[in-house]
Amino acid sequence: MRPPEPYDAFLLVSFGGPEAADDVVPFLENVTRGKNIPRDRLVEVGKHYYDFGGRSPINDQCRELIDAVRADFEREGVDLPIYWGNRNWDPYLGDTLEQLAADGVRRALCLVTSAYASYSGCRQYRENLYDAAEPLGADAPRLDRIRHYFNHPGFVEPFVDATVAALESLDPDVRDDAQLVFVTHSIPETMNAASGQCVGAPGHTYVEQHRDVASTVGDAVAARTGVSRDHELVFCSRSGPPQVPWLEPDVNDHLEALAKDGAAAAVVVPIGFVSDHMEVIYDLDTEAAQTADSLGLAYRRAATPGVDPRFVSMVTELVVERAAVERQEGVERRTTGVLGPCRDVCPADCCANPRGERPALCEEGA
Ligand SMILES: CC1=C(CCC(=O)O)c2cc3nc(cc4[nH]c(cc5[nH]c(cc1n2)c(C)c5CCC(=O)O)c(CCC(=O)O)c4C)C(CCC(=O)O)=C3C
Ligand SMILES: [Fe+2]
Repeated sequence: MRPPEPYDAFLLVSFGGPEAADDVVPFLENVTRGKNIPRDRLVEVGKHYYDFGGRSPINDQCRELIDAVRADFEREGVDLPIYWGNRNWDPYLGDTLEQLAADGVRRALCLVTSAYASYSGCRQYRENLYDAAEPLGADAPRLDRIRHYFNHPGFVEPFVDATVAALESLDPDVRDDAQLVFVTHSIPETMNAASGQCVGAPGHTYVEQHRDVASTVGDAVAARTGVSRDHELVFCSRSGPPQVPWLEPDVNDHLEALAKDGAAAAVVVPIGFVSDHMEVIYDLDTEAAQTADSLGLAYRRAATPGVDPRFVSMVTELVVERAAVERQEGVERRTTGVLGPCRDVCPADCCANPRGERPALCEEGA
């Protein structure tokens, strides 16, 4: 076992979520600080958490992923200690980075639990890394972030299997007519317009990346099932004031349109999510499932990657890949779809902050 030079630690960076009813309000305050989220929306989202006893599934999913990655590192001979820090809940990134510094870590490689590029999924995490590292001064370890992995086979292939399994679980009478509904988190249209520059042409990268994954999964599922189905990219979890345009259509509106067009069944594929976050278990499994039920539409939700062995080995593979890149060794970068691998280091102006410039790590010149 050897550390993959130049790294001496691996850091999982996630969103964080409440773990008890008393955590819900302070968590929502952390998430929405400085953001223009209407009070009604916060009350509504608070209810989603209270319906699950105030416990978000996300932290336990991070713990499971860490255990699985630790075992995979061991199998693959990757000798790196694993740390974990969140943007919005304990363990906070600031505390985790203090621990890294205390342990003498000098250069850590970060994996963010968000697969796509946008301010919310890319720069905001990198701003939070800056904020967490800044108080440590020269003791702060250098931090690099693994490239966006939305189009890595370890992320995409589990969705193919999950979609086929969801289709197979449908009544044979409706299976061949089932429509595929790819779902991700809505974001403001302006945030989509400013996203990216890590692949292809700058801007609108968030939607472009999702369309690429939807086509790859749609084609693979057609090949596997021998049935070519229509598919659409739709959105969930819209927030913000009503006058601000966010990406549409909403998944519930789309299910209604499908039912109106005479569809008998829908398989919802949550390609925007690495595991069963609150958006998946509430917005899809609870709300959209009820919508489908009221429309008489058969409904299935495909599984997220979670701790699928292919997703777990992707993490190890991307650690080994990035370490080789930093050592200036040639390396294969596996991808699916047409967009190619994202850059390892973001350009300084990608995924702009809608509220103005703030310093961020893991970008050119940082
Ligand atoms: C693109 C995107 C991802 C995917 C990338 C990533 O994974 O990071 C994501 C993930 C998540 N979002 C989450 C929770 C929340 N997001 C909110 C608010 C917002 N999300 C936004 C976007 C995204 N969010 C945006 C543009 C806002 C408006 C405020 C702002 O401009 O920032 C709010 C406030 C209430 C509300 O308005 O909904 C909450 C509670 C959780 C935890 C879930 C759990 O507990 O399992 C996770 C993983
Ligand atoms: Fe969110």
